[in-house]
Amino acid sequence: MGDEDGDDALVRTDTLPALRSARVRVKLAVLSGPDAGRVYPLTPGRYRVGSEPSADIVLPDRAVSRQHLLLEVRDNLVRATDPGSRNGSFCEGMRFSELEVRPGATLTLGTTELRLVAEGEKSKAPPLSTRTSFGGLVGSSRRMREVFTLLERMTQQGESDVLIQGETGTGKELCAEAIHTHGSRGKGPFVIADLAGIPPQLLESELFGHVKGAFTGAQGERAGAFERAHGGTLFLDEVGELPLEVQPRLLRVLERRQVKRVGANDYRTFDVRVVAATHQDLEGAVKQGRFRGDLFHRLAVLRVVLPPLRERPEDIPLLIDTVLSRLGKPPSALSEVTRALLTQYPWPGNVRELRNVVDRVVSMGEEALPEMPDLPEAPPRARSSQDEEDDESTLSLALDLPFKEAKERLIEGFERDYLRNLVERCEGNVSRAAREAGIDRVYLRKLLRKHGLDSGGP
Ligand SMILES: Nc1ncnc2c1ncn2[C@@H]1O[C@H](COP(=O)(O)OP(=O)(O)OP(=O)(O)O)[C@@H](O)[C@H]1O
Repeated sequence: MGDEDGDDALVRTDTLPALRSARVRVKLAVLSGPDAGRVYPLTPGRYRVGSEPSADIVLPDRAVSRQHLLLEVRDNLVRATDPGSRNGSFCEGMRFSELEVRPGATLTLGTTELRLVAEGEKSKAPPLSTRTSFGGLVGSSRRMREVFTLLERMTQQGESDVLIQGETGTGKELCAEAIHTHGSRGKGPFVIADLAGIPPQLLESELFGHVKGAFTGAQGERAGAFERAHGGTLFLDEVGELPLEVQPRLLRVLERRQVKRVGANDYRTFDVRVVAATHQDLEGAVKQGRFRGDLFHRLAVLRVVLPPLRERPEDIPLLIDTVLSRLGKPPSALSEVTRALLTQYPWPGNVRELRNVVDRVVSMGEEALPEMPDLPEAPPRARSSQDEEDDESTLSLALDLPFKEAKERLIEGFERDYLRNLVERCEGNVSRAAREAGIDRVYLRKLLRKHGLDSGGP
């Protein structure tokens, strides 16, 4: 829900005059954002936080919704509720819709960081994790270190269920494994249920189990994924694919922490941490009625959002080295030129795609790199000021390299830009393009193939 259409979602609640005069126990300190440095004393009552001028705590931050958060203060305990802000609310990097916040916690709304400070305590930002890996996840960017800070907390404190969101190939499964192995259940089972891969008619029996004869083909009794994960973690992958009709049953199971096998009458208790993942916009699915809101909130008690690789290109060198070492190759297996090229792609398939490309370059040799058929190429487009910035970065990158590599790099870049423009101008007609460029058609085809621009046209 955006703030434009969510005006009714947050109703102003009158403050409680008797309690307002109570002794101040907590303060809300603005750590970063346009209003950094401000401190709000919080006496018991309810506070509307947002960018609209009539909010109780006004945050003049363009990324903050007009009615972004509701804080309900009782002594030094604060309940924070996000009524559906556009950009979401985060606590220690974890997205939440409702949360009990204790002094010391940091909330992030848009670009503003707020810290709940107990009386007498000085406000300071929590330290960002210094790790460059967590379980199998690797990354040194600020975004990934925020994820690691969050995972450290999730695995050291509490056992709440977790929802992991992120595009395909961003490491959701690795993240679920890391939550399992680093938490107190690490010695228990880690069971994966890929909800997209189970035929709909078998979903309930896969998840909840069945008794003998429950349906045709049920020749024996079988425990479902929840029971098999007892004492450990159940990873519900692609939870957004769960059919609507099965969703109420999953919700009941999650709330009761008990499961009834298909065809059985008795309930079995299980002790499982549920970690669900999806690449879908589940909030959007809830709005469209494809996913139940109550189930979404139940799954998303804690939330991790894995950033796509294009938003953290500084992680690419470390990821390349990680992939190389997993392949048993030294960092020198890829030249600086190849690395420079790899950091410039947008990686729609994220780390999985990067892994596949590095794997292919290692086995086929670097000469093969530009000819890789599925290297992501930006579609031809009009030149913009961004292109000029890109040119500048290409140049400064090339100037740092040894002469031969720098020359090779610049020629590659020139060829790619020239060919993209040519193909666009000639609407993909290779004969015409060869004429216009004044080069041989066979040679042009070879060049187009080399840059992945060959569409197989005339
Ligand atoms: N941060 C990372 N560090 C190291 N390897 C990673 C990272 N993220 C992903 N990978 C690697 O990328 C591949 C895909 O990761 P994973 O299967 O966990 O992604 P996913 O988000 O679950 O993908 P999908 O949504 O398509 O199932 C794996 O080989 C994994 O090891």
